[in-house]
Amino acid sequence: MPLIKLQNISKVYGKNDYKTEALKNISLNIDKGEYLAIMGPSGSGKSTLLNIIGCMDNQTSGKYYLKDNDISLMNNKELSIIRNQSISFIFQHFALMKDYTIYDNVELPLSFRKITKRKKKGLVMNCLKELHIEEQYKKKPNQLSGGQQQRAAIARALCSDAKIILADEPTGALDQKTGKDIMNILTKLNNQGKTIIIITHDPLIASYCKRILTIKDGQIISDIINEHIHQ
Ligand SMILES: Nc1ncnc2c1ncn2[C@@H]1O[C@H](COP(=O)(O)OP(=O)(O)OP(=O)(O)O)[C@@H](O)[C@H]1O
Repeated sequence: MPLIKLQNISKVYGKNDYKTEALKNISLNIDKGEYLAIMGPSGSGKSTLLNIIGCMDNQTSGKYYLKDNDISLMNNKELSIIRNQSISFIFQHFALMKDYTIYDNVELPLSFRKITKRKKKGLVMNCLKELHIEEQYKKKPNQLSGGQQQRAAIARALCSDAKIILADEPTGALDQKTGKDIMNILTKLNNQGKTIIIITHDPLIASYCKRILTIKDGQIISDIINEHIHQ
């Protein structure tokens, strides 16, 4: 069974005259360890698809299985447990808590874990070191560059130990060089076994991924293995 299995997923927003069919009968399998780009024009349904995969939104019809679990049969508590354990999001604008230090932001996913403060500190500092931002740990997000803020967001994802990383335009707010740095980090995490799914408009960003899915008008129009992976 694949890690992520979507079967005939449709998503309709609104009603009657205001109805938008954002996803139409999408079927898709994603295995553990995949590195997938989702491309497609604006409004084609990319974020809707990612939000369903991330259990942040429900499909209107169809079945979604995450690690063999039928998501539609889960209650809110079960859903939040599986989401917190399995999935980490990275966003274009980083989504760091602006009044928290970088250290506190990265520690957030550990809030509900029953581990000692000392062990938490070790984990957080290791994640910050891995992303080369340990010296920034006392600062607030707005004291960091965009690239450093995205590194902090990735450190937070690492700290959660989620096996699936979902990234919605993770380099969209960064210059090209910093965007490449971020992609090299994501590639390294994929090589370490994380399953990574990235929404991007940018073919250069998609070129880092091993598989490229293109959607248009809520439907998959191509699903290819990338023969020219960016090294
Ligand atoms: N909450 C919502 N209510 C109503 N319609 C929505 C909602 N969210 C998305 N849509 C519509 O669903 C369609 C797909 O939107 P979605 O955000 O998934 O596209 P996208 O490919 O991610 O676009 P972009 O690249 O511009 O971010 C669009 O027509 C959009 O207007």
